Amino acid sequence: MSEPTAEQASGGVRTTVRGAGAALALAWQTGWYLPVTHGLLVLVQAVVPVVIAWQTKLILDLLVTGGATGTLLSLGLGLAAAGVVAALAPFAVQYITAETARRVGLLSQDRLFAAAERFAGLARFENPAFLDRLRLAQQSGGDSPSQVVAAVFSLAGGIVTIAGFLGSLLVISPWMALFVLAAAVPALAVELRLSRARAAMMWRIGPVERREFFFRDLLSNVQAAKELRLFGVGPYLRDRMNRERVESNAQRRRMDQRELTSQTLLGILSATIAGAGLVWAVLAAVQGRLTAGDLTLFVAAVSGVQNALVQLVREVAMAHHQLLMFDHYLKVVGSAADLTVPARPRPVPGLRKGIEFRGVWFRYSPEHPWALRDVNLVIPHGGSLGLVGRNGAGKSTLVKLLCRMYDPERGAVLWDGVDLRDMDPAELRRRIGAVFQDYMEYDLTAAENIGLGDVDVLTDADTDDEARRNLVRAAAERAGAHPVIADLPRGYDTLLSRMFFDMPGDGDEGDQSGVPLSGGQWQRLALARAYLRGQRDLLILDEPSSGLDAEAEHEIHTGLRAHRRGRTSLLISHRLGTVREAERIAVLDEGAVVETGTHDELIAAEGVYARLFGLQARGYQPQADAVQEVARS
Ligand SMILES: Nc1ncnc2c1ncn2[C@@H]1O[C@H](COP(=O)(O)OP(=O)(O)OP(=O)(O)O)[C@@H](O)[C@H]1O
Repeated sequence: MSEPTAEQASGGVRTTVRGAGAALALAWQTGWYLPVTHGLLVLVQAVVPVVIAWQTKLILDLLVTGGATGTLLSLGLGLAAAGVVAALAPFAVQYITAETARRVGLLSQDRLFAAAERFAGLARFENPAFLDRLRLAQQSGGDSPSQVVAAVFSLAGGIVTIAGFLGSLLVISPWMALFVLAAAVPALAVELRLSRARAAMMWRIGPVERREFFFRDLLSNVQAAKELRLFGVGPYLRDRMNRERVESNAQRRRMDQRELTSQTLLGILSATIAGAGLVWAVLAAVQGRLTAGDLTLFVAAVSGVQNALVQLVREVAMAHHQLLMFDHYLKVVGSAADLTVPARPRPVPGLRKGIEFRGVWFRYSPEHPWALRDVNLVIPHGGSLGLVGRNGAGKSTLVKLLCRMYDPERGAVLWDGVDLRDMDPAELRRRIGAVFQDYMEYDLTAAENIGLGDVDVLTDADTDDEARRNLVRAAAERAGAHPVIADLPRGYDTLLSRMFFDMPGDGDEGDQSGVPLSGGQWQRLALARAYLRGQRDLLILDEPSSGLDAEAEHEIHTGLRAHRRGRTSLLISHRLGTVREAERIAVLDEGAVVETGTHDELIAAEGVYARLFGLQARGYQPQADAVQEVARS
């Protein structure tokens, strides 16, 4: 993903217009009446100062020339009414801005995550640049669009106010308009430059701030806490975090200083021009060329334009920043699909013959080495394939291709002879049950942790609660998780979590506090999730018992053996003793299949498998012999 340069980030009229248009469209979709009311209120707010200035001028002129009391009174009342509007409009605008922010925040968040879900594969989620963008989009998705909308309206309001004052002055004296404009234009030009420079600076410090965020996150992360304490690396990481902050502070400071200098000079320039204009206006009034009302209108216009200008520039700077953030959101939402799903995908019927990897080559990107090289493998229907190999040999990668998280670069993965690329990945995955090596621990109840294995069980309106509970419990029993869950404070309804612990002094929220499980207990829940998916056509077991104690492992594998019988399954494990019963075993080495056969065939072949198996068996042998000797004596 190519990142824009600082210049692109700071400029780009097309990007700005596109972003502003998209933000307004979002606001419109949440209910047209909100942006319309917002726009009308902003218009009223923008016009009121001009109206007040005109009313004041007319009152003064009438007072000097001895105008009719009735006219004066109605002008006074008008002035009072304008004052009321001026006082109340900001509150209404504030409310509407907040309501728009709430609605737009909800809509944009939903769209962002819907877009993330549309990525059917893993490529985007395993790409650090994309993850970075997704995080920024998440951060900005809630607030940016509504702030862009607010800024666009404020900008429009500012322009109306300025145009109103300039137009009024033009009526009295074109020279006056010229004076006010002369004070405003250089300020606007300089402020816009500063705003672009600030946006570019924000883009430059983006990576610095993200690194700081990473260290901040690490220092407060429960998973990191143990190692950080044991290795005593807290101060080191804190120092790294602070150094990033010092770096971003330095850049922000330089920008602030530049702004301070420019704005001071501008202030002097504007004040000088406005002051000269005032002297001229006073002299003109003394000479009778201007009325007292003209003079007050001039004073109001000068300060009105300058205030509106300051506001306008502030809004431009904020909109600029928010648009940059919003651009991440737009890019994520507008990203192309990562996997091609055919317009008319082939159905995924129940497996009848088997799954075949035919000449599969795969690498994560052209810059990465091949993770799979010319892999040819068959998992026959109703049979089990064991997959073994050293770390990094490509076992998990093969599983990712099997679930169509990625497509092969060359060759094909075939389901009963049909290329997975011709199928809808969601349909395919409905046919697969799996326990992954890096299984998830959901901060949800025990029942939900299992129920997520078959979301229909959780959400199907036709399944009553009792039936749902029974299904979940049956899966938990098969995975050996039931006794642990039954002992939890609220059984299957207990919240399992590493995060939502009760805070001392939080009040009586004990029921809501999370209960943490051990690694092996979590693994049993992952297994129960797979069992709940029970009748799937293909069962993938990637290190399903790595965190279990010896007894539990034995028990689980006995259960799994029974479950796998007659089912198509792929079993990956570094513990070769658990793979030996697979009908066929394949050995992967550096992405290539180097051996296949039954356990006995592979042992007889005396290749990689036999060597690895021998190494593991030897580790157990002396102890096993000793145990037998003790038993004999
Ligand atoms: N997302 C990724 N991006 C780039 N390279 C990757 C990615 N995931 C894995 N790899 C690389 O692909 C190769 C195969 O990795 P894989 O995870 O498939 O191995 P494995 O056999 O499952 O290893 P282990 O036994 O350690 O789990 C490795 O060299 C690894 O570094």
